[in-house]
Amino acid sequence: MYVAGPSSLTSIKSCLDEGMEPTCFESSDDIGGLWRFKEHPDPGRVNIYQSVIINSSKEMMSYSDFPPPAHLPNNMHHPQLLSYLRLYAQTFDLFNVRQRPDFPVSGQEIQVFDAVMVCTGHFTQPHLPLNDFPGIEEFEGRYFHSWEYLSAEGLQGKRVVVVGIGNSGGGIAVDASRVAEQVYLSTRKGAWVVSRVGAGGLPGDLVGTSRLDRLVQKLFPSWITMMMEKKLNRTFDHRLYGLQPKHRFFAQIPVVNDDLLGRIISGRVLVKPNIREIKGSSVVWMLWCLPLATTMTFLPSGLLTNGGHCLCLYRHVFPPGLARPSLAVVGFICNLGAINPLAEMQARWATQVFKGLLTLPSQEAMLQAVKRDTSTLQNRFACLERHPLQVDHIPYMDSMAEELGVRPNLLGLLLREPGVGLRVLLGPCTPYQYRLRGPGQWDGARQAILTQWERVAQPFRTRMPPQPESRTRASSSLILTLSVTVLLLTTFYTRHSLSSLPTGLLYKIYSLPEIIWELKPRLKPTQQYMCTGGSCTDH
Ligand SMILES: Cc1cc2nc3c(=O)[nH]c(=O)nc-3n(C[C@H](O)[C@H](O)[C@H](O)COP(=O)(O)OP(=O)(O)OC[C@H]3O[C@@H](n4cnc5c(N)ncnc54)[C@H](O)[C@@H]3O)c2cc1C
Repeated sequence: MYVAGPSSLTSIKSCLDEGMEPTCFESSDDIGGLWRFKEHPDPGRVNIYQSVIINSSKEMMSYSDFPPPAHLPNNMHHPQLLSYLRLYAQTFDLFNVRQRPDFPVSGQEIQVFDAVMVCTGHFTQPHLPLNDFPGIEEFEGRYFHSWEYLSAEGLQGKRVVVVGIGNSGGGIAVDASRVAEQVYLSTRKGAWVVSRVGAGGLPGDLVGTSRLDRLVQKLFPSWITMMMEKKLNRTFDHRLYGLQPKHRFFAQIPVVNDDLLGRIISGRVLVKPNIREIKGSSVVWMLWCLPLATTMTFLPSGLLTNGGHCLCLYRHVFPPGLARPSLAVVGFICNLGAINPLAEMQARWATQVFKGLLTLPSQEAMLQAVKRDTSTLQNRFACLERHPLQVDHIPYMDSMAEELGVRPNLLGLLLREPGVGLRVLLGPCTPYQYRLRGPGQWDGARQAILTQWERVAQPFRTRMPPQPESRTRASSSLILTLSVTVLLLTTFYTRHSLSSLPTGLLYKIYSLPEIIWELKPRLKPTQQYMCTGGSCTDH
């Protein structure tokens, strides 16, 4: 039976698409990987906690030929994400249960394969740097790593220290603070905190993440960073809240959390600096929310470089040192957005390499490329040793897509199908863009792009809001045309002239696509909702 995590599922599908015969080895007893919450975690396996909600929105996290069902919320609770993964596996028949004809004799014996894809997830080992906390050996309270945290059960009335303010640290601090007497959130470096909810109440990762946004960011990196930080500090002053980090906004994955500020302003969570020393048990529980280390003990140790931080993988997939490209690593990657589309792109690329349809460069060229990428990333991202797998979403996807022949042809689209082309340029860079052409082209891709905002709106349609008495309806197409023109002009402005414009005005110009979405006709009213005898139905 094929059972697997999100990266394995898409790898299995890519193999099937290419006519290969995949066999999946999974150490647990069901699909979902990290997203299958376990009351009793498998020993030695990472688990999530009960209240985890995904940071990425469903449209950004979906597989490129499988848009999420419209009714699912935009930022799903983990069981809903698991249901999406199950649906994907069922739809593409990835659950195909088949025994090899020679099963009784082959059993657990050595089997030979033409190629191997490693999709074991990169959150594999807890990192507990106890030596950094003098006095820990005398600590009388309980301490453990966040991967053992399931829920706030047992924390009632306790004083809890959460060490580290990554996404897990922020989430667990909020979760624990609902029952604990007091939660202290200890952070050495601080963090930028962003909401899942963006402009106009839309999912934050769908707004301001288009190809055009990316182009503007590339042309004016410091200006965009400054604007972003100003915007965040207008929502809440990171310095006032004790969260101000040293690093700039795009240098590290931000903390995505909608509740942390509320817990801090109410005093339920107190932000504290790094712990210097632990004396006695003045604190009752300590939870280490530090990055998990990546291990692949079953692979040759030569794959690991830089003291175990950075994997020496060409394009984060192929080890350069092998005689034949028959081993690919999928899903060992992270970015400011969702991982699934990256893993899917890696799997599509790797299977083409396995089949010999794409050729890798020489070993020396691959090693040079790994070196170059590592040094680019070192300049680009802070704390690379903590997040050695970090990449820029659109450039990474585009570079793989280019080789695969599936990168969207923007100019052609704008000329032939401006409706789709404008969405690809100005809209969120959703995964369907990589199914418009080339190998693995999917006929539903256009429709998926045209209807993506419909799927975003659908889960909000739970109540018919009263219509305002009179409303000026701006013409969306006129605004769209105007904003494209202004944005293109802005983009080609020189750095000098831009800096001479007032920041507020620049921000307004730059935010035009967001404003368009806000001016879009309001969500359609819901139908009547009837509740009789304990059950509710749409009418
Ligand atoms: C708290 C938290 C929140 C997150 N939120 C997001 C988010 O919002 N968006 C996002 O994109 N990502 C998020 N992530 C990252 C998340 O890891 C990925 O989305 C996704 O789970 C990666 O899938 P995967 O298949 O690569 O790894 P996993 O989901 O970890 O699956 C790996 C699978 O491999 C199996 N396995 C491991 N070792 C072996 C072995 N030796 N033999 C056989 N089987 C093995 C495991 O049992 C598991 O089923 C989050 C992570 C955490 C911890």
